[in-house]
Amino acid sequence: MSVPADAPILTTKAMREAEAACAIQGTSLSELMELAGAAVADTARRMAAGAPILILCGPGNNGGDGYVAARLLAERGASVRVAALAEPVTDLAKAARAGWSGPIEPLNGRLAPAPLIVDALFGVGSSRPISDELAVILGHFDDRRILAVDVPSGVDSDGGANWTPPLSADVTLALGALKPAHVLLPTAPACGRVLLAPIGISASKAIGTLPKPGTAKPDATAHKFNRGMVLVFAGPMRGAAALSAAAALRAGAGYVVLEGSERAPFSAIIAESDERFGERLNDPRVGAVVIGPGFPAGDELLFDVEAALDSNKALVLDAAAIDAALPRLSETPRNAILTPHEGEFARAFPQLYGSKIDRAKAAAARTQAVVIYKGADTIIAAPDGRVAAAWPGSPWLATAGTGDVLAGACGAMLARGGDAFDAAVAAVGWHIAQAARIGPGLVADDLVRE
Ligand SMILES: NC(=O)C1=CN([C@@H]2O[C@H](COP(=O)(O)OP(=O)(O)OC[C@H]3O[C@@H](n4cnc5c(N)ncnc54)[C@H](O)[C@@H]3O)[C@@H](O)[C@H]2O)[C@@H](O)CC1
Ligand SMILES: Nc1ncnc2c1ncn2[C@@H]1O[C@H](COP(=O)(O)OP(=O)(O)O)[C@@H](O)[C@H]1O
Ligand SMILES: [K+]
Repeated sequence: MSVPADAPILTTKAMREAEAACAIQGTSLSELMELAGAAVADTARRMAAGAPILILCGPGNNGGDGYVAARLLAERGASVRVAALAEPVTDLAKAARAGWSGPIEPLNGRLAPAPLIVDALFGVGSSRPISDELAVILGHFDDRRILAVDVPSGVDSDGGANWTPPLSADVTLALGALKPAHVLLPTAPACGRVLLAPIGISASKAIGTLPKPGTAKPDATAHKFNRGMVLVFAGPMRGAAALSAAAALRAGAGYVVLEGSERAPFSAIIAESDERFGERLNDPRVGAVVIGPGFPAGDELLFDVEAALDSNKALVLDAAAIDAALPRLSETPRNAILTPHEGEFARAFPQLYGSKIDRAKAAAARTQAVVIYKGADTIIAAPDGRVAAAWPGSPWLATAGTGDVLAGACGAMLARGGDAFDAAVAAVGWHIAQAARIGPGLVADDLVRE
């Protein structure tokens, strides 16, 4: 499973707007469909490697792409058959259907399979889950190689509804831009390897996949303080804050102080009693404060969070510190990153609806902070509407303490100064890259080792 790096993601509404903009600039929808069909044909040819191909066409323009691909494959001498669910209903699909001169088989339980199945039944126009009857028919093909056109049929491409497609794809060819369903659960795993066919649509990158992680090489003139000084507050569970402090240092901070703990994870980290925390918060060299890892809700946490908020420092707020800060967060604009997992998000933002992207955006707008809504399908959202999707991440991160490591990495990236969204994106990218490097057997401590 993979998605292209730094690729745009468009909702259906944004996709329709981009199509309309294309038409105004002189590229007609039928030209777009021709480009889409050609991209499908190319991918199918590579996947089939000479074996027969069966294209399943739906009634809308997703089916239209299928008919165009069939025509182009046949012109190039491929062995290709077409089966249709229903007659085309859009003008574009009707024209594409008219261009296919071969037979059209009915899509029913007696349809013979082929080594490669191209799923061109429904794309971004899916308006409901696939019927049980059709799901049973498609189930006959699930041992074949599957190429899904745009999205696997039967998903809500905006990712709001949790429909699972009956046919999981080996490869999904996203047309023009990725769609939320490619990067959100439960649909992302059913997309397999996602490829992007640009087809000439100019898509805004306000929502996109993670960029390739950059090299964190310090500037030639760097010194420890301008690489970022991070203050990590330890709560009663010292190990969590120790992981955050170690991660901050490993992710590139020049100087890390662990407040309220005697247990420094590295000799290079200053561990000191929390009596000095007021003084540290006044230190202009401190670029970011991390609070929340291993720090359950209570008066002590509230007191420390209040002090951190009063200091106007850039903040990373994790776990219970998110709830503690919530009432005051939008008061003063500040650089802040919140790192809730599913349970923490639901507790802090109970009244939000829509896809995970919609909810992360709403939480960021409400708090005026960058939100890293964690999970296998981590979403990073900024108050100004920017969103980055981290799918597929690394499943080796599904182990205790990795969230504490992420919070520390956020501290390191934030302490360098600059934009909190960019810092969050860099931290999530670093976290995944570390996990990918280690792989099997990973425990959270490994993420911060050499
Ligand atoms: N957006 C673009 O710029 C382009 C879009 N193209 C294709 O057009 C697709 C969108 O086409 P459409 O908007 O026509 O929509 P779709 O082709 O995705 O499907 C809509 C049709 O399927 C029916 N339908 C939806 N869900 C169903 C269900 N569960 N069971 C039975 N019938 C169902 C609807 O009633 C409608 O007739 C894209 O996904 C893409 O493949 C391409 O042709 C190229 C350009
Ligand atoms: N299946 C998965 N694939 C990718 N990343 C995952 C997966 N499961 C968890 N993660 C990541 O691991 C981290 C776990 O954080 P969290 O739930 O706060 O754990 P903890 O509190 O034990 O530190 C998050 O960054 C999350 O996005
Ligand atoms: K499809």
